[in-house]
Amino acid sequence: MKLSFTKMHGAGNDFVVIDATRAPFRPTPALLHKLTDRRFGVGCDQVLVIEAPTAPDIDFNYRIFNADGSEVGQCGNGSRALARFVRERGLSDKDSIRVRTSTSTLELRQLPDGRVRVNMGVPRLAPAQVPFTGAAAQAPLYRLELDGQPLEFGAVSMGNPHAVLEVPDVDAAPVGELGPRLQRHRAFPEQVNVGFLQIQGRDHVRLRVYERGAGETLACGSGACAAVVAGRLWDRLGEKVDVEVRGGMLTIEWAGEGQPVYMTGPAETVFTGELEWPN
Ligand SMILES: N[C@H](CCC[C@H](N)C(=O)O)C(=O)O
Repeated sequence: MKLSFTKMHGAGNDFVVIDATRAPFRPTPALLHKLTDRRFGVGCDQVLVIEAPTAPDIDFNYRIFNADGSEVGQCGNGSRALARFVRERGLSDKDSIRVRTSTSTLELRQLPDGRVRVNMGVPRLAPAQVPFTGAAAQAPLYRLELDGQPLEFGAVSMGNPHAVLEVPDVDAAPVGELGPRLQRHRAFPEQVNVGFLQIQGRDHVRLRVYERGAGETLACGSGACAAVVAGRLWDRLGEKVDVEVRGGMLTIEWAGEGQPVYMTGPAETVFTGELEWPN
């Protein structure tokens, strides 16, 4: 069979996008590997599958698969790419659409300057919602021992789990060493995305994220949201924060507990392609 796909990215976090609005797409582990592997396949951080809505107040459903094939319920950068995709393919002419994943309902708005603004929903802060089962020292700053090393971090769910560690310099942060070890720590029963946050002011931070199921990416939209939520809970950040990531800049807004987080940033189509794949 011929499988059409679109290669996209949001601030360097890259995606293979499949239009399954007219015919179901059931990705097997082998096909997901072909789509995500950067040597033996197309290559991406996540595969996004756009589906027809399953509820009257929803425009599209969408499924998210990490590079390791795991299916998850949130992808901030991917949501912006989805908004661009449906517009470019004429699947919707609305400026604002509502989409549903397995864990979240999101509102995506096309802005006149070409960026996309996403209502990422209300962050979930209780440890059980992250989920995080470690000894919660004093929320919103948690502690655990990792190979004898005491770690302090914030823990936030944006519909997917995030741990946020403050570091003095993201460029020198032990992302490759500490990221995978914390990602798989037993205190995170669903594993965790690990953010390394450098606070430069109340309205500007730098962030690197070691993502669950993908490793370090050039940007993590839900990770940027989680980092600003954690920073605000530590009373270190204002309501509107520019988050500098390796692939570009995201703007995150959060008015405080019980309020939704808004993320604004770019989305680009790189190319479309076709893949021959046995039925
Ligand atoms: N690795 C994440 C999914 C992708 C999130 C990220 N690409 C974003 O933009 O939010 C997880 O396993 O929860």
